[in-house]
Amino acid sequence: MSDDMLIHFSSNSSNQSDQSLPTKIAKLEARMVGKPPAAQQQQHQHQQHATWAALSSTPRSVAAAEDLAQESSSSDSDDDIGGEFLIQANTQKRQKVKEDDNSTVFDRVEVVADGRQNTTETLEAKASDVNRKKHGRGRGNSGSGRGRGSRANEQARSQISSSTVSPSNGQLESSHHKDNKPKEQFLIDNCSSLEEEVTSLRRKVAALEEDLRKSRQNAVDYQNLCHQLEKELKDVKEYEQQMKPRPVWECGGSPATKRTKIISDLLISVSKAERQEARLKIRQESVRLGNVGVIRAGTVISETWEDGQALKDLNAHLRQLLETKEAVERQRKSLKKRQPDKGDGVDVESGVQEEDLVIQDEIYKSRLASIKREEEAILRERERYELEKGRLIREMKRIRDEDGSRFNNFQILNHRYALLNLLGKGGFSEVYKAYDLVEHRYVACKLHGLNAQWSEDKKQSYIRHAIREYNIHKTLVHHHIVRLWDTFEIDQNTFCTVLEYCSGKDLDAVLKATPVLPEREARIIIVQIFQGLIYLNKRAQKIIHYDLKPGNVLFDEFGVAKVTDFGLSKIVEDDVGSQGMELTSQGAGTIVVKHLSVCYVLKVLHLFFSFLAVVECFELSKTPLISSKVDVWSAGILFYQMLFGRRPFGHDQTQERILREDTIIKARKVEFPSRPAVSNEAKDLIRRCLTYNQAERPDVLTLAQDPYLTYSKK
Ligand SMILES: Nc1ncnc2c1ncn2[C@@H]1O[C@H](COP(=O)(O)OP(=O)(O)OP(=O)(O)O)[C@@H](O)[C@H]1O
Repeated sequence: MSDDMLIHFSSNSSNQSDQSLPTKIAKLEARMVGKPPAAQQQQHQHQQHATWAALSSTPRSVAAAEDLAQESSSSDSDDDIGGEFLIQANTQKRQKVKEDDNSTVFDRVEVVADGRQNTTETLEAKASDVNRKKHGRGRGNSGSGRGRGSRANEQARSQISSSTVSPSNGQLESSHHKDNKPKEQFLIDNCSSLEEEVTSLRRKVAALEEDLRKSRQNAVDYQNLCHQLEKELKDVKEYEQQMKPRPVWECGGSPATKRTKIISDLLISVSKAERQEARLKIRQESVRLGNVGVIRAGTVISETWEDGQALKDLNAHLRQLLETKEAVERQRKSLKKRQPDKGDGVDVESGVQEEDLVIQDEIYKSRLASIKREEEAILRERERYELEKGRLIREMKRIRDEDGSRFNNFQILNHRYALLNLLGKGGFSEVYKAYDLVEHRYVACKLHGLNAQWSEDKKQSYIRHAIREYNIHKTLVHHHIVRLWDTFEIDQNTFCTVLEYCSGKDLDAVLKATPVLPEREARIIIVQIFQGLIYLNKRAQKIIHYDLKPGNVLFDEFGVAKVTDFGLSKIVEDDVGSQGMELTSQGAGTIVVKHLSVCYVLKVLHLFFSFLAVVECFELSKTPLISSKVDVWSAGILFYQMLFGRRPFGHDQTQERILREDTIIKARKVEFPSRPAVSNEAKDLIRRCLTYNQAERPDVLTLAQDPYLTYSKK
């Protein structure tokens, strides 16, 4: 017994010892039903395979070759153990090997079809491969398996090497193939069809490459989109996190955090009650004073103001008085016609005495006088109603703005500032009353929204402008200047500045409610404004406010006036001459405006026409030189308006008319109305502030010496 056989036995016995008995029984049964002996069967199969292999496709041919090798070795084994004990097991193995190897051979044949491989060699290698596998499986990893197994391999190899592979269709062709064509012709045909196939394959490869390129491009695009969406998601999450209510006490339950929660809840309840009350009041007042109605003209729908019942009643009363007045006057006229001749003192027709006529006339006169008084009282009342109406309209606007605000939900910003009710809305910002949960004080949170539709340039310009403002403002610590406590970003398009809260009205609201202030009150306000301006001009780095107007003077609960809004302010350069620096030399004012929206430009234009209507800024022929004298001019206009209820130049004029008529350029001399009576000292101060010639106009520190501003005892 050869080594091979020994190994074979041992492997079979080890692998199949458990199955040997049923297998034997199966074989005995087969013999009993008269099946040919296994050896004959195998030989018959062998012959069939060989014939078929020569005609069939390559995978099958190779499989047949492998079968051959397999069968050779199997039959060896069977013979050696004197029967067909391993037929079933070996058939299973063979099938497995076939399955494994068919695909590999198929691949190989495809490669050969590309004309890149030597088929015969490949198949030989395959055959030996198959053998190796068989040895590996059947006999462990023995590398020494030769003998009958090897002989079978060689038989298979010779079988395969006598075959050729048709390169055109990947089939093996037997050298015994009976073909009528001459061999060369056959090769040429095959060659041309192979070329065609190669061309078509190349086309396919090119198309696939194009597809691949597109897919890669798509992948890159999707990746970018993905990054962008991830970034947006991150922003939204951050925003949400920031908006999350009350994280301070969510982190822990210490008494301090519980206290904070209670405070915040109380504040929110109070604010909610205030909101309700404000809305209720508006509803009640609008019945009395009026409401916004909608009118439709064709397709155009617009809002209009409709007076309330109180105003309607007043107007009706006025009309009625007018009618009565006209009737009385008519009576008086007819009475005059009935004046008796001077001679006898008796009206001939009616016999009325002259004295009666005089008395009658006196009655009419007296009636007319009382109508006039009544009329004046109604007019005063109507004026009061108009002011109330103005206040109502502002409050309606505030409530509408509050309802439309995205910050109206009592959010806590920066884990610290509990937003309460909206105080007002400016051109670019919303100001909320808020409570600082760390410092435990009320603050005003000014929320600056950048228009999401703005270009990046515009946003950057606005942010630069704002940062400049806050860098200036945060260094200012003075009783008459609103403190800036904090600034932080809320999201990409919004940031917040936290300001000292001023619970009183701003001067603009005060003047709307009471257009003329008593001189004493006006004086103390202008003195406080000057205190703030003096502070700005005594610092190492002097500042021009550049935007002094009633809306930028706030009052705290004790009536202390404070200057705010440093959005247009300018830092005075060190080397500036006595006449000031060029208006274009810093980013503020008109220069900043260049970068901002049209809305902002209009705002600044409005400013020029009202408070900053400084002559030097209107001198278009040369670059204006500005200094603290600009603020002096604005303060003069403010003081004038407080005392006389109107502005000295261009009051009630449209901006267009102010420009057209050169109102500001002609503003050489300030005129004072006769009423209300105002002290000469006050008028002098105004004259000094509104000195047309910039060189002659005193600056802030010079004006600060004016006795009217000092309250010093003489
Ligand atoms: N520190 C503050 N305390 C209390 N109320 C404030 C404070 N700052 C601003 N306000 C109020 O908030 C409202 C809006 O102020 P904001 O400064 O945004 O608007 P504005 O000055 O009218 O507009 P703009 O800045 O566009 O000129 C105003 O009614 C103002 O009185």
